This record gives sequence, structure tokens and C-alpha cells, in this order.
Amino acid sequence: MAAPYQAPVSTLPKPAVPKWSPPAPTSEDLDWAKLRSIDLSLLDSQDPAVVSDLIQTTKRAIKEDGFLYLTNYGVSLDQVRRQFDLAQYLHNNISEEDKQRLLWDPSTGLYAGFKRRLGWKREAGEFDGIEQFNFYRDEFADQDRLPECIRPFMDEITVFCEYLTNSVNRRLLTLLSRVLELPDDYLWANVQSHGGPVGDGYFRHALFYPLDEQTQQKREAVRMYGHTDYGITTLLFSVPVTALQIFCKDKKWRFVKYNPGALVVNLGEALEIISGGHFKATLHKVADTPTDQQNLQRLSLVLFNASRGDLRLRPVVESPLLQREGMVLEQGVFREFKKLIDAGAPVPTNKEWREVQISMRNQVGPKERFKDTIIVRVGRGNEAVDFTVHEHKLRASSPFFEAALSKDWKEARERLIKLPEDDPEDFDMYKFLMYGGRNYEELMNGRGPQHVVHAYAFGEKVQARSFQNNLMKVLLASIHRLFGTLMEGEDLESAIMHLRWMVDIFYTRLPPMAPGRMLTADLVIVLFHREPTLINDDAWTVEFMKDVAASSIVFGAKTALVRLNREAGYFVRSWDK
Ligand SMILES: O=C(O)CCC(=O)C(=O)O
Ligand SMILES: [Fe+2]
Repeated sequence: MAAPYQAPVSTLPKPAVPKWSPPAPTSEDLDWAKLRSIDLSLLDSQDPAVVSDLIQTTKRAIKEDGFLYLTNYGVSLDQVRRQFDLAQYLHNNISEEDKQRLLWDPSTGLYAGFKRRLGWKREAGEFDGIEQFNFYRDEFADQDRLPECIRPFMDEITVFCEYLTNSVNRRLLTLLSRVLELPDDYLWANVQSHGGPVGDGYFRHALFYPLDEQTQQKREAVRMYGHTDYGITTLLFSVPVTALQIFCKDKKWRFVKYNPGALVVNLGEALEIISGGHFKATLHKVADTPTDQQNLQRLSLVLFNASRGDLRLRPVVESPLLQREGMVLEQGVFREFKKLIDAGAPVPTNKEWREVQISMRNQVGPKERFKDTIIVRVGRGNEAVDFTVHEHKLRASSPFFEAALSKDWKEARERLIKLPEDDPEDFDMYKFLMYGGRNYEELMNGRGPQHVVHAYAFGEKVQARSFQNNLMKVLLASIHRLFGTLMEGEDLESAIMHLRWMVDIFYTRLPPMAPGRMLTADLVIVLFHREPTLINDDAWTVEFMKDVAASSIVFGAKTALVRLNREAGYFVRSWDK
């Protein structure tokens, strides 16, 4: 049997906290969502039929509604109400100074701290009448990050959140793991983030103030726009002020009815994706309250459970359910996600997934969130390969792409850049380095130095200096290794090969005086110094020999060697860190 929640026994005196008095529920006859109720205590039942029934009901609820009521989860109505007392106390007593000091900054990818009634950014936006205080791991760990008024009560809030995470959510994840026919602890051990009372998730004290008529009209009856939560599970305490609406299967918005003491649970996008679309992250919003509740404040307590940040979102193909039934493409989030990933979009980590949503565009679907991506089609006809990359990264990587994506170009409108003359291998390296790849083996991926030379010339075309510099370091490193063994036998042959590739490609594809050409000339001077007979080789072009002559007049072989060693030595140390 799961142990029930027990509030800690405080030894220190605490200020008296006025009771939160639950407003009267609406008496209006509204279009209610018919949500299933899951009695969590039944998970402990000795009767296998009861447990199996529970799992079947859960399965239906999460497949069809994505929302459910959770009852008998181990916290009594009085214990829940005490937390509402504390949330009300926080909102009534937080000082102006603390509101300023603890003002949130969603551009960091976290909602931590205090939200004013002025929109979803740190900077003041439109009035929305919603205040919140959001407790993340760091708020629990450091008193300075908390409003002074709530500090004496953190023992209770902490133990409460620990119970919600480690007992309620863990049992809920057991149920969900069983639906996926995976071991009981699968989601808890592999997907749930750990550490502190809320892992990477957060606990929210939200207060919705009533809106004046003018704001109400402006917001067209919506307090919080339709969205899906990005995490794994969201635990909302059912509140008497009706406002939460969910988008039902028949495409109608319906209200969630007050169910005293119950948790309203919904699943987030991470779980929809992990479950291959078997679980549903349901669209929901906070709408205006019914007329008989219009002047009421709506206090709402929520625990958002987050997945481990380092995981990359992908369906758990280990699940027998997925193996048997395949993926479900009915669910919008997963469908869009799959489409984008199949098209080659980079798979985000869970941390990126949630931070992008919080910092860039609040409350938008995955399509919108991926909007920054663009396709680069490299090569011709059957040989062409499509690469999906982030527009802002591509723009920042080169003035060529920056221009191609500037406002009125066709490329920018179609979100497709065609490079028929170029080689997909080159762009593959380009993309790897553009995303900060620094592993030599991965970059080379079975390729030889001639590919690096070739890609360097591609860098010239798109004017990507940083790309070229990185490739030159790679070339120098491999030449350095060969020179290091004093160029005897095979190594000498190999060094000569490298330089021939560089000369061949750079003297056909780079313009006169390009740094790549000059560096090649330097390298060849060193080579000639070791092996003077090579000077008479007919294969060197006149144009190239002119640069060699110019370079050797200025620097001489010795200086060229010193420069080369310095450059290459630097590279060898800095790579692969
Ligand atoms: O307050 C509520 O009932 C819902 C809030 C919500 O959907 C959210 O913050 O994600
Ligand atoms: Fe939500």
C-alpha cells in the first residue's frame, strides 16, 4: 500500500495563515467534458482483475481524452486545502520588492519566479490578469529565490511536492508504463527527471484575477490560449472556479467540471512522442469563467512533471504495445514531430524542446516551433539530398545564406535552397560543423582528406569563413602528423597526395590570393625543402608555382615550417575537447 501524504511537523512557530474559502461552484448547466476517473489506490489491489480493469480504463482515458481525474491518490481534501491557503497567502503577502527582485525571465527557458499580470515575457506585455509564482528546483534549494512571506512554510510545500512527485506521479507513471506493457518503473526510471522535490519540473501557485469588461472583450473570452503542455504529466488540482476547457475528439471545446479533492491530470507532448502517439497530449485552454463566477478570483495549483533533459524525443520501440500496434498518427503533436524528423529535422533533446517553447513562443504547437527550419537541397536529380537545418543557424554561418534567406528572395518564400552544383558530402560536413560538431572521427565519417579539401572549396563559395578555418585545421592536423614522421616512405607519399589534392582543387575552385591557396603554397615550400626533386614535377601549374615563389621569397621554408607547426599544433590541442 502506498503511504498517504503526511505534512511535516514543524517545530518553529509560523505566522497564522487565513483559510482559503473555496468559492461556490457554478450552477450553470455547461457543456462538460466526460472525463474518466482513475482511483489510484486500486493499483495496490490484491485482485488482478481490479488492477487490469484500472489499466484498461487508464488506457482508454489517455488514448481518447488525454485528461482524467485522479482520486484516492493519498492526499486528503483538507491537506490540499492547506496548500491553497499557502498559495493564497503568498499572493496576498508577496511584497512589491520581492515581485521585482524575483521577476521571472522566460527567455532563459524557465518560468522560475514571479509572473506579473502583464503577459508571458519578462518585459511588460498586454494585461492578462494572471499572477504566478513558480517553484523550480533552485527555488526549493535557495531561500533567497523565494518571496520572504512564504519562507516559513517551505517545509510543508517541499514535502507536499516530494509526495506528489515521488509517490503520486511515480504511481501514475507505473500505470502508464503498464499501458505500454513495459516494466512498472520504466517511465519513472528512464523518462522522469530526478533531483530535488520537482526534478526539472516546477510547482505553480497561479492566481487569475477577474477581468474588466474591456479586457475580456479584447481577449475574446480566453485567459490562457489553447496549448498542449510540453512535459510528461501535469497535475492540476481541481478548482471550483470553472475555466479549464479541453478540445475533445469531436472538435468541441468543453469545460472540466469541479471534482473536489481530485487531481485533473493531463499528458504532455514528451509522453505523446515517447508513446509513439498512443498517449494524447490534449489541447486545452483557460477560458472565461461562467457568468455566475465572473467576479471571482481563481486560484490554481499545478505540478508540471518534466522529462530528463538529456533524452532525445523518440518513441519507445521496446514497448510490446508499439511493436504490436505500431505508431498512432492520429495525435497531432506526434504526427507533426514524425513528419519533421522523417524529413531530416534535427531531433531536439527534451531540454531543448521545453526551453524553446518557454523562451521563444509561448503556447504554440510543434509545427510552429520547428518553423525555423529550412531545407537545403544539394546535388542534382537522383543524387540530390535534402538537409533540414535551422534557419537562424544557416544565416549566421555565411553571408551567402544570409542573403538567400533575406526577405524577398524566392528561396526565403519557398523555404528551400537549391544547390544543384554542389556535393551533398560537402554540405554534410557543413551541417556537422555548423551545429558545433567537434569530433574528428564523426566529421570524417569514412571520408578522406580530399573530401575536406573539396568541402573547403564549398566554404569559399558560400563565404563561410569559420567553416573553412575549421576544415583547414583538420587538413593541417593530418599533414602535421605526416610531416611529424619526417616524411619517409609511405608518409611522404601520402603528404604529397594531400598537397596535390589541395593544389588541384584550390587552384580550380578558389579565387587568386584566397588564404587556402596561400597556405597550400606554404605547405609545399616545406615539402620542397625536404624533397627538392619535387620542384621539377611537371604536374604543378604555373599559377601555383607563382604563389610558391612569392611565398618563399617572403617567408622562406623555415618560417613556413614554424607557422605550420604552430597552427597545426594549436589545432591538435583544441580539437576533440
Ligand atoms: O489553470 C489551469 O487550469 C490550467 C493551466 C494550464 O493549462 C497551464 O498552465 O499549462
Ligand atoms: Fe496547460
